[in-house]
Amino acid sequence: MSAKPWRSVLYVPGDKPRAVDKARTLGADAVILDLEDAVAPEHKDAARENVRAALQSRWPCPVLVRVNGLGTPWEHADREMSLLAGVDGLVLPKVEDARTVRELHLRVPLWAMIETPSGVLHAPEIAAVPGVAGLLVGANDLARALRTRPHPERLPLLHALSAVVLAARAAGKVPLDAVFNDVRDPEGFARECAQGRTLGFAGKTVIHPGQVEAANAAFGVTDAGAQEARALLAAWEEARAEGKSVATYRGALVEQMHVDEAREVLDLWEATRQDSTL
Ligand SMILES: CC(C)(COP(=O)(O)OP(=O)(O)OC[C@H]1O[C@@H](n2cnc3c(N)ncnc32)[C@H](O)[C@@H]1OP(=O)(O)O)[C@@H](O)C(=O)NCCC(=O)NCCSC(=O)C[C@H](O)C(=O)O
Ligand SMILES: [Mg+2]
Repeated sequence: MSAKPWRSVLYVPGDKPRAVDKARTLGADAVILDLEDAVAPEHKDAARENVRAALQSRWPCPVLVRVNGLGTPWEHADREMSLLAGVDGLVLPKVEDARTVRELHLRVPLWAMIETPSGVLHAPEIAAVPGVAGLLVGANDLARALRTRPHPERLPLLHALSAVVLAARAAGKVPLDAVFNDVRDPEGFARECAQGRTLGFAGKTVIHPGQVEAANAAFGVTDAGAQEARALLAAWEEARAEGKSVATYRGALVEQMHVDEAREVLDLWEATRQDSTL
């Protein structure tokens, strides 16, 4: 089995056809064509037509569309266009509760953005709705709503970040970390990716071509990591063949959950092998 990777998920403004074209070539695990906050109101209709055209052609990765939020003048047209054009999933911004998501009855996977205090508090019910594929943190909106101040280690948002991971993982859905705004700060970006991975996110939403490779590396598996996983599995199989219930590998206890984790690591490695030498 090969796991679907979500290491890097690239937002592309729907009203920038050049950037949309470039997005096909950047090695992101998925792309979000954005009709919401990256597009000014006067460009919404043109952006929707660009996105419609972009969805007609083949992509090397899943393509999602972030539609405008419920209650906006563009919401309905965005959704209809995306569904008719064959989108792989919809990203719904500012999801506040499970009821609104349930009532959409979509026929494609829905990715819910958690970026309001209410969204964080209702994240477990939102994640549990059938058809919801994952949760994405919108840290800019959330920071604004919470009146937090910027902090290099995202201290004021840690509770919300972990709440999103917890909700998504409890429901078997994919948690995606927030964007990092400063596209000229690769060190800061790498630090935030490492933090996101440590917190349990499956990948990071990114906003610039220069962030894709670092996100793929941070949330991916190196050849050395795959080799470690194989060695742990071998130690486990040897112990089991000797009738033991647990094993040790490099002096540390190995139980079933470590075996499951090692298999997951190998699945991700397998799914992303072309760039696993990073
Ligand atoms: C952040 C940017 C505005 C920076 O733009 P710019 O200074 O023009 O970038 P570069 O000159 O370095 O661009 C170099 C080339 O790369 C292409 N490019 C840039 N960004 C993208 C992209 N996202 N996808 C694909 N290609 C991209 C440029 O076209 C240049 O190509 P070329 O001309 O061929 O050399 C800009 O990066 C940008 O607009 N990024 C996306 C912003 C966005 O989508 N925002 C909305 C999502 S994030 C959000 O809403 C947050 C969330 O909701 C929350 O609440 O937190
Ligand atoms: Mg937002």
